[in-house]
Amino acid sequence: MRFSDWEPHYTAILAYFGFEREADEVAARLLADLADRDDLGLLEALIRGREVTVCGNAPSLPEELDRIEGTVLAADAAAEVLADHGIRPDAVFTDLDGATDVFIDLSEQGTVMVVHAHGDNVPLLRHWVPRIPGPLVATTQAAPLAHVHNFGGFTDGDRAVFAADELGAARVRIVGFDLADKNVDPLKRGKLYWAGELLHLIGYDLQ
Ligand SMILES: Nc1ncnc2c1ncn2[C@@H]1O[C@H](COP(=O)(O)OP(=O)(O)OP(=O)(O)O)[C@@H](O)[C@H]1O
Ligand SMILES: Nc1nc2c(c(=O)[nH]1)N=C(CO)CN2
Repeated sequence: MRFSDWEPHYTAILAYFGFEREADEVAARLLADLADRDDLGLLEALIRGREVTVCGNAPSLPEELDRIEGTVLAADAAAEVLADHGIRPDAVFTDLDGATDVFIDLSEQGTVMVVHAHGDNVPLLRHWVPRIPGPLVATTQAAPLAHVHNFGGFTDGDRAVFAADELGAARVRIVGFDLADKNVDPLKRGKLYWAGELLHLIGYDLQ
């Protein structure tokens, strides 16, 4: 998605949550400095023309593992659920708030870390990005920079779907998403609401 098409949705999200655009921009510039490589070509090779499954981290994920096929994109802590069940995701889309040393293990095995900068994860970027040993792709929700991409999308899960679309997946299957989950705090409920809106925008209706 072109940034000019994404920007109205981004502006609405900023207003809804009271997030600061300038803080997102500062985080994106920091990530540009911290990330000394851009493995977008590798991510695209995993996705273009392929069946892709995006795994969200809803409580239902463990019961849906048999629906996974093709290239596996994990949203944040869903990566750990997959790893616990012997599935190594091909890429992890993460703003790092679910990061653990499991991410480092996966990275050592070749999983692409698609790390997202925003105004509320600067300490996490500083902590984790220098420790990631393997392939790395940097993303922002603000205006893209030379090696900091914006495929559109907001939460880790819907951003993975936007990226799969943008990078030419033949088909995208979505598992481990429960956007009506009541067992989440109000902030998370708002994020899941936006995930649903944005997925609808690009043709995925989950309920
Ligand atoms: N019921 C759900 N609970 C949590 N995540 C869900 C759910 N349904 C779908 N998801 C997707 O799974 C992703 C990863 O979930 P995780 O619990 O790791 O959230 P998170 O790191 O807090 O995510 P985010 O920071 O994007 O809100 C979410 O970003 C969301 O897109
Ligand atoms: N500024 C800001 N941006 C975000 C945030 C957040 O908490 N703050 N959370 C996201 C997905 O959870 C995505 N983007």
